[in-house]
Amino acid sequence: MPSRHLRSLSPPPPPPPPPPPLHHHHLLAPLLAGTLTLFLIFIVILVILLYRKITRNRTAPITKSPNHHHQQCRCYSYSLLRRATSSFSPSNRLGHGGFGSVYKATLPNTNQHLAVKLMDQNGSLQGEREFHNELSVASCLDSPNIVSLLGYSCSRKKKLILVYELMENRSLQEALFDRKCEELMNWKVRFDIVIGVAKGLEYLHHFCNPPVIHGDIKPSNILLDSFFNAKIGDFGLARLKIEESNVVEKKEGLGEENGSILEETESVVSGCGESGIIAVGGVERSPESFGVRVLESDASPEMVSPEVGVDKGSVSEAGFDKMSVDSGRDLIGGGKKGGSRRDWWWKQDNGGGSESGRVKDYVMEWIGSEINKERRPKQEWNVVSPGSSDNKLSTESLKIEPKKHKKRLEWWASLDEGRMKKKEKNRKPREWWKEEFCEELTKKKKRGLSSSNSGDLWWQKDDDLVQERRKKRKSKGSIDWWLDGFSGEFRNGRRNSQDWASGEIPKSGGISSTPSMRGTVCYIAPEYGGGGLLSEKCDVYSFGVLLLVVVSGRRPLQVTASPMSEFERANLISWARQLAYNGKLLDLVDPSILSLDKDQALLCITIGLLCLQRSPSKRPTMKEIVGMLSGEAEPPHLPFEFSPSPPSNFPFKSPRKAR
Ligand SMILES: Nc1ncnc2c1ncn2[C@@H]1O[C@H](COP(=O)(O)OP(=O)(O)OP(=O)(O)O)[C@@H](O)[C@H]1O
Repeated sequence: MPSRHLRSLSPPPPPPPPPPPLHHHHLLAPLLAGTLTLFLIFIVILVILLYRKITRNRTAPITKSPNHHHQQCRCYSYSLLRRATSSFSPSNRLGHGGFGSVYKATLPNTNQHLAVKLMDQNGSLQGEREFHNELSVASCLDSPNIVSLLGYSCSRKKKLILVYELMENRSLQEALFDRKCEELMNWKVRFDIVIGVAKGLEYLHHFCNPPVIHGDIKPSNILLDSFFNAKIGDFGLARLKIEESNVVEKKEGLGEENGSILEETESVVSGCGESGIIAVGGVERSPESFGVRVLESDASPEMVSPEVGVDKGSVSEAGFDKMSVDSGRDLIGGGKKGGSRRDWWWKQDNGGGSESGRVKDYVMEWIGSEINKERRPKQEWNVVSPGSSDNKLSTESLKIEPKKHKKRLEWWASLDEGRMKKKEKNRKPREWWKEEFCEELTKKKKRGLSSSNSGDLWWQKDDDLVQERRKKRKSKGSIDWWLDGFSGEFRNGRRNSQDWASGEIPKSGGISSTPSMRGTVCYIAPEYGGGGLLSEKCDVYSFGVLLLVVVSGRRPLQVTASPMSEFERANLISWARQLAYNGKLLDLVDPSILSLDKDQALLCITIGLLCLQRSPSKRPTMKEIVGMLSGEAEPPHLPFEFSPSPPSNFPFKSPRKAR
């Protein structure tokens, strides 16, 4: 009761304070903004994840070949490479090729030395194409006889860069002809180089799956390390070989014996997008999808190029096999896009117009420039001044009327003295060559001087096949005749800026009036020169030329000093064939070589001639060549067409016995 009383007396509890008035309109805006931001972040993350998933799926290999040990191919940032080469300073420049310069780079943190190839970007697709091709093929190769491609950079500014292991002694071309390295005067070093190149090609042809055809074997693509070990580099023109049954039909249709029932196919088609994405068959692909494994886990942040969008720590792997299978189907198997790309390549190989006309123009120009170049040094051309004994000698050996010869020599001398008339100054090399040289030789040929000069003027008869061909084409101009003298070696190529300067034979690439051509003049196999099928036997042919070059220490076409007295040796291949007819193969050997092993030298020349046979099927495989060079297989016999008369085998011993 009391408690009830007390309760009734106590004042009623105060009503709870009214909630503060809600200003909804103030909170709504930040709330909405927050939700929207969160939603946008969520969408962005989702898009990134989806993109990465798609990219990964796209680059996943269909099959993994156990034969391929994919090496690490890194994506370097442009700024790192710029720093490592001191802003691509000329003092770090190792050399210059048809598509750009190569620089020595030293990585700031590790002091690791690299060779960095900065591709020229003159708006030409060719350089870009070589970049992608090299990236897709070379990144999957792993052999002690192949230059390692360590990485690349493909920035927004479209600077395309390839990063290689540094080869301290640079190219065989430079070491042999420019720097004339003392080490190369030792026969053993030269023989080891030959074996190294042979093993590199054996690896490409027989141990790669699918096989790789290099397509441009020549001394400037053979690089030498600090111990003069040879490695094959520059896979810009390389092709993967894919088996295709329809190619057999095509080959039969052509009626051409090519030594292979397989057709190669280029692995990549060009087009590098803004973000380093490459367009293939209408689908954009990142550089790392071209058979490149981008392994960034141990890369420093600056090594990762932000432009290519590769996440640190992620590994994206693309199969060499997938790439080749994909490209093979695309290119060969029809489909609209594939078909058009195939056409594109076909056009690239065959050119649109008259091939022979353009090659002829080009060859004329090149020969003319070579001779122009050679006649500049005063000491050489003044030696053959009118009335001198040398002049007499040249006149006699060539049976040129002294009056005419004198006229020409005076003209040459006037050029040397800087008294070139305006008309002659403006005369193009081609015109010079045609007027002063080719026509003269053609006249000589017509007069049939070969009988009286059988030993000296061998170039008027060359070999029987050439003779046959000549008979078939009676109405040819002088350059045609001269080209025949080159037995098909001079059918394909383009000018390379460096080659022009160095006297090296021009190759596909660089400044060119014949943009569709591939390979290097004099090194390219005759069956491929006209836009035919590329097979391993094309590499074998080029290896044959390289063998003769290494043994003789001469360029395949060397127009030096007086072109008249040297002319019979100017074409190395024809000269080697001629020496074989006469049973004097050892005359080909470089006289400056020390400690010559004659048996090995004869072996090399004989293998070289085997490789240079016109029929690709008659040429040995690289496996057989390695066997012969290493002494594991029986030494070869000289091909019948080069046998001396009466035929006899050269008396070199088997390397097996020699050792
Ligand atoms: N990995 C390397 N290490 C050292 N020097 C190199 C390396 N790669 C290339 N070089 C040098 O750079 C020069 C140019 O090389 P590059 O491959 O660009 O052109 P090339 O093969 O001479 O000509 P092209 O590309 O037209 O065939 C070579 O001759 C060589 O001296």
